[in-house]
Amino acid sequence: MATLLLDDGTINRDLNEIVQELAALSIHIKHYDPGTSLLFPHLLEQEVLIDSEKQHIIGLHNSVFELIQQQNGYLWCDLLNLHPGLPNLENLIATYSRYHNHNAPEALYILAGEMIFSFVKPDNGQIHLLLQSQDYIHISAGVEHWCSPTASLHCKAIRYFTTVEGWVPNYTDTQLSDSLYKPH
Ligand SMILES: CSCCC(=O)C(=O)O
Ligand SMILES: [Fe+2]
Ligand code: NI
Repeated sequence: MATLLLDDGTINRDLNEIVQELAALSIHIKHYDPGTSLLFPHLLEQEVLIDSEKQHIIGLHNSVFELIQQQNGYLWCDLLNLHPGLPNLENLIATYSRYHNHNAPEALYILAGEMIFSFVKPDNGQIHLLLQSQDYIHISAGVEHWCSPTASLHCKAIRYFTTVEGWVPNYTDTQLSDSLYKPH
């Protein structure tokens, strides 16, 4: 389930309130429990996935999320599998951890593990969103964000793309807030 950390230290776990707060920033989240995780619990717990295992998981979700894909014009998708043993993990984290936006939407559905996204509010405050399994996020084109795995370094997610080249980052100069928790 999604958790939102505001820049005044407030933590919000009310999905409806989080949905509203994010909608104002053109970010859309939803929790989907299609029951698919029951079909491959062994793969969700497995650290390394080979291509055929990724395709198996993607295939199952393509039928479940067909409508979402049509409505959003997703052309293709892949399965991101971040885990502590991933050879280029440090480089990936470095590319995710700078504020950027994209010319097209960024959408993903978390299958297992966690991911933190941060966004900039109109008043320049920053908010931090923890996404967990079965959370779906759609970040509209042009919306500044950065993201990070949590300390578990585990995240399995289906990424949806509306362009052939995928999510090309346009790095912005916004600095990450110096602390994720600022006492009142
Ligand atoms: C690892 S999920 C998304 C990371 C990101 O914002 C990006 O690759 O553009
Ligand atoms: Fe991005
Ligand atoms: Ni299976």
